[in-house]
Amino acid sequence: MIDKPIAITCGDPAGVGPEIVAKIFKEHPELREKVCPVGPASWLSTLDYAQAKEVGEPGFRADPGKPSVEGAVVALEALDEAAYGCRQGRYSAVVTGPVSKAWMSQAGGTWPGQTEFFAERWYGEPTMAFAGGKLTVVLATWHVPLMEVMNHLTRESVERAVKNADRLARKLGASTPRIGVCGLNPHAGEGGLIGYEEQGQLDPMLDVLRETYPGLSKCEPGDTLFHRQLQGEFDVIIAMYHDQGLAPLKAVDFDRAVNITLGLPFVRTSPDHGTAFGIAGQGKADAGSFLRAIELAGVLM
Ligand SMILES: N[C@H](C(=O)O)[C@H](O)COP(=O)(O)O
Repeated sequence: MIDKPIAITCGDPAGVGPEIVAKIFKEHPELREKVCPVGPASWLSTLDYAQAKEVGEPGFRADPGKPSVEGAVVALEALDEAAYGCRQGRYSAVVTGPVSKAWMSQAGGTWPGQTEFFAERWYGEPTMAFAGGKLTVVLATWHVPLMEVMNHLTRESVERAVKNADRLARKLGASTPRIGVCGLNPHAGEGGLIGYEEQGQLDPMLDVLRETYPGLSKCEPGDTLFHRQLQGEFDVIIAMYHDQGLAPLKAVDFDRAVNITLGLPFVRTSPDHGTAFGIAGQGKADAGSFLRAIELAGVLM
């Protein structure tokens, strides 16, 4: 029995999260002493887990594939319990089940994602990252409109991305992390022909950071950098914006990748898939990413 279990939130109770967790617990009884499921009583009773935390109205019962505001409220309460429980010292980390951002907003959630929720609850500046498959990717910006990306690529945010990329790569086994950085523009600006952000702002920042992180590249063309990681040239890639990093990641690692929130006082991981309401309750959902999210939370703590 470890001191503090990892909280596992149910996610949207009408999505695939609850059935995936049930499947994992059945197939991996060794997790029993390491994790604490957080969700509605009707779900917890099916898990037969001594260590569990009930949230929501006692009579709540989800209808798989049929999301509701009541279900989104339960998902929010599970997140609240997990975040608060970490701060109280009851949980060591959190693995979150998939939620619907649209339904969460109908239930009063104001965050673009769970990453921002935990940043608010744990008072920190997060970095979004993905690992667990063939690619390891850190995002310098994520839920911001493309037109505003450059405004968010400040000295502070770029340094935060580099620092967390270095930490992640070390936790995953690299002793001197080789960090590849995508340029913002096609061909990383092509020497100024296709944009000046690399020459004018980003490369000078990276030159300073390289004194602390010797394996840090300059801005490299984003269209080939992920291929170069697959060839073994880099331990981790920093993408400048959401789709630059997540399009290649989801092309090669869709069922394996784990979403990781770095830089906060506690580790939070999540499977990198959504609620999949269309197949919820049918036993079709793949449990690989969720299981890897639980395993990675243990590695990254
Ligand atoms: N940006 C992620 C993705 O596209 O996979 C995901 O939406 C993150 O959501 P959370 O902040 O809820 O982890």
